[in-house]
Amino acid sequence: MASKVLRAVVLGPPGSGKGTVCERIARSFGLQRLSSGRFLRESLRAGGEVGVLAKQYVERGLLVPDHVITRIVTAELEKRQGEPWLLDGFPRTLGQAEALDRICEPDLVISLHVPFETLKDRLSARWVHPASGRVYNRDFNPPHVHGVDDLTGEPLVQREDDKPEAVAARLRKYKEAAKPVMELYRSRGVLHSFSGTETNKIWPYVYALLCSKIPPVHAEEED
Ligand SMILES: Nc1ncnc2c1ncn2[C@@H]1O[C@H](COP(=O)(O)OP(=O)(O)OP(=O)(O)O)[C@@H](O)[C@H]1O
Ligand SMILES: Nc1nc2c(ncn2[C@@H]2O[C@H](COP(=O)(O)OP(=O)(O)O)[C@@H](O)[C@H]2O)c(=O)[nH]1
Repeated sequence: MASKVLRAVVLGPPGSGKGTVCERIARSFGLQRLSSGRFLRESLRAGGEVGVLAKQYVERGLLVPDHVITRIVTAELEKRQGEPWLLDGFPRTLGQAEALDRICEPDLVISLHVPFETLKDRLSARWVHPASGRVYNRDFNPPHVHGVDDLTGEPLVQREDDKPEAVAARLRKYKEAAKPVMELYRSRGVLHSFSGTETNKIWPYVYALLCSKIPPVHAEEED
């Protein structure tokens, strides 16, 4: 079995299930999930210089410039030197991947591939709790009470950039930025790609891959 201090990255277009898969990996393998979106939301709340810089992009559903997001994420990774982690939402560009390499080269990269029509359907059914980033789906994992966050009871919203007219442009931008990132990891032999229309069908394969690297802390979960 390979190194027990596993540093893994999950890549995939918006709506491909990165957050959902990362949650399951974190639960099953006890890895800490580090979400760039979550770090960003925390910076925004803290209101410091970086948070102010990032705010205008996040509010418009645009990618935050590399130097800003890289500062946020690398500061968090530096606090976790020598610990295992699972990165969700970072790197999204080659510049970000190179910045990550300067801290630590990932041992394992999981790339999710989901057909465009499926992504469009999922995103148009996605509802989020803006303060926490908790994600629901009208069909796949609906909240207990329609339109309301399970934990806080606060209202859920649909993001402007999840609406069908915005999704095509977002996916184009994703592909363009992600291509060299995938090429980098493929050339290093750490890239593992998974294709499908349902997270529940992809999950057993992701689980098996992780089991070949580290022991699970919980038995396989179906959902
Ligand atoms: N690596 C990154 N590079 C640039 N901007 C980022 C990055 N990660 C997050 N962001 C910004 O934070 C916002 C929220 O990110 P998060 O990953 O939580 O969700 P997301 O946008 O829903 O992910 P996806 O688009 O894959 O569904 C993004 O829309 C973007 O503005
Ligand atoms: N219908 C359906 N929805 C899913 C599936 N997997 C994830 N979702 C939902 O699709 C949306 C996007 O998933 P998410 O994990 O946020 O993807 P991310 O944008 O890549 O992080 C969310 O609303 C999820 O609840 C699936 O297999 N089927």
